[in-house]
Amino acid sequence: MTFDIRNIRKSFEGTEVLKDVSMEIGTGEFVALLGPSGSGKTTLLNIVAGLQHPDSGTLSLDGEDITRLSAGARHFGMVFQSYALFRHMSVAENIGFGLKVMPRGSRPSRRQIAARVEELLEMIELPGLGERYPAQLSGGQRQRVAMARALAINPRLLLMDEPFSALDAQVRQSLRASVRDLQQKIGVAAILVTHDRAEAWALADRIAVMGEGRILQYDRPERLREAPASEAVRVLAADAS
Ligand SMILES: Nc1ncnc2c1ncn2[C@@H]1O[C@H](COP(=O)(O)OP(=O)(O)OP(=O)(O)O)[C@@H](O)[C@H]1O
Repeated sequence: MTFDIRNIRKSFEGTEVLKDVSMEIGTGEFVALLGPSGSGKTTLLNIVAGLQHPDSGTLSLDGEDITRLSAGARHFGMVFQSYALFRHMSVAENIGFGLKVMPRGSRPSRRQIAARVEELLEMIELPGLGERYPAQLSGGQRQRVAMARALAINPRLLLMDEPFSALDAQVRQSLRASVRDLQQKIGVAAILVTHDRAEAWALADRIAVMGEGRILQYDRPERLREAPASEAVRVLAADAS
């Protein structure tokens, strides 16, 4: 799998917030978009998700141009704050949701959905909690369920926007480890938006350091430290551990 982001530009009301952004993501790769508030991370992720449209540039997955595909047709998994769990659905219904709404031709049977939900509950280490409702879970458990919901459809790409930011430090640490673990087990490539450099360093195979709508450097964490391309990256990498 190769996901290619090519020459993406996006303006809001005459202000360019993405200025010719290009990067590529390989099979099973975990990539972090790291940068200060307003640097364009969320806009880029929304464009990748199909929730916003670029003014110019292309997105392609294994050579297929997906720039104009709808969000649903992209078949990506999303863990965004704005996609909270459905409160009126049980944990199991939440996890199975993406499978249940598939078009009839590709939709798995009820039994298959139930089996997949059970498998994911095991993976997120919440077996037996399928009948609970989101309100009966801790914040960390809810995020695990959100992750399972995103992964249930076997997404072609997993997109996460600050998925840990509302959690306390200890829960965040343990969730980080399990997200990385799950992502590797499933083998799906992932893009994580974060402004937390420790998080980017702990999780990512490669980090795209963003500043003012551009990618300042896109490299392995150790390379960012050893060979920063600019003073801004050097300062950022020196502080991260
Ligand atoms: N719908 C919009 N209309 C107008 N301006 C917008 C819109 N969405 C984003 N912007 C502007 O685009 C710039 C980039 O925003 P974006 O949310 O992508 O940054 P970010 O790096 O994700 O920041 P944060 O970490 O605070 O979420 C900001 O200056 C923001 O004010």
